[in-house]
Amino acid sequence: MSEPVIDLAARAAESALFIKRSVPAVPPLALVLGSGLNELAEGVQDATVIPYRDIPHFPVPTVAGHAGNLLVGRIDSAGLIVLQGRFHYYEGHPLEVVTFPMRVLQFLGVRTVILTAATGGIRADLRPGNLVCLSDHLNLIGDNPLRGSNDTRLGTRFPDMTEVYSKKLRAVAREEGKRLGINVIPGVYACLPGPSYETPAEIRMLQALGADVVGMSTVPEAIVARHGGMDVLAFALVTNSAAGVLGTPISHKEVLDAGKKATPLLGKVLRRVALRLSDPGGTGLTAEMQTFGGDV
Ligand SMILES: O=P(O)(O)O[C@H]1O[C@H](CO)[C@@H](O)[C@H]1O
Ligand code: HPA
Repeated sequence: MSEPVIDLAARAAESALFIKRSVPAVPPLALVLGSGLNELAEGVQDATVIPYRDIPHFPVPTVAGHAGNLLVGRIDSAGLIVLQGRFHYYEGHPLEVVTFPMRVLQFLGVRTVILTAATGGIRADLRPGNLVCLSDHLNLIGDNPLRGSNDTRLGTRFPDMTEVYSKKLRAVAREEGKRLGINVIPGVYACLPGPSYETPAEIRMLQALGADVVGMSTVPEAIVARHGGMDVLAFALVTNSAAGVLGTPISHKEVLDAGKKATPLLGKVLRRVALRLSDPGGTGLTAEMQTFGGDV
């Protein structure tokens, strides 16, 4: 007998219920770890680790550098959910599956999602190890995770995308980076379907379109998170110079190694941002940041 077909909202609700029953409490903040950034999860204290394969309806990652665990724990006083590994369009999943974890977070009552990703640096001044905070994106996948009939329980038919990446949260990230002596650089992320890396001509095209970094993830998740009413902050770690910028070949090993190397730096910023977000009224900006908020 074939499985009954259940809708996306029902599936996400079932996944969320399983997670809720596995942990003492569900924090309102979630972090998604990109390629090579798995080890950031090691900084999570008192973690309950739930393998994705145990969560009803959850997909399982197929890409090296994406462990496939959901953790619920804390960084000092900040409770958070960590998604150790994500799903990509190039793995063959429809975007509804790629973004399913965002729907589960929505049903868990998460308010803020922090996305992280490994990226190629397009802008000439960007170097491996630089930390970019997304100010905007270009969805060049040629698909949209909200395609198909709209379920109003999940969000509106035509969600606004004028501020996908919360200006206020970006300012917090910049401010905490500054306190730590880490330059958190604003930039535009171009999302391509992959899995082949770009050609130099494609990178020149992306540069002309206004992109600063390039990758194969993040954007579908950000669109769905906004559709679901969550605030989004996204960090793109520059793991390599984009194709043709230096003329050197790109490999996933280089991406993973650069991610691993930058884990302590990103960890410091994430810790500070998580503490600010968990502090009631903690996203409030200092006078210095209020005057500076516009360019982040
Ligand atoms: O975006 P994340 O998952 O960090 O991974 C990036 O790194 C992989 C390519 O090396 C691609 O999956 C690209 O999107
Ligand atoms: O250069 C890149 N291009 C696309 N995706 C990436 N992910 C890490 N580096 C890259």
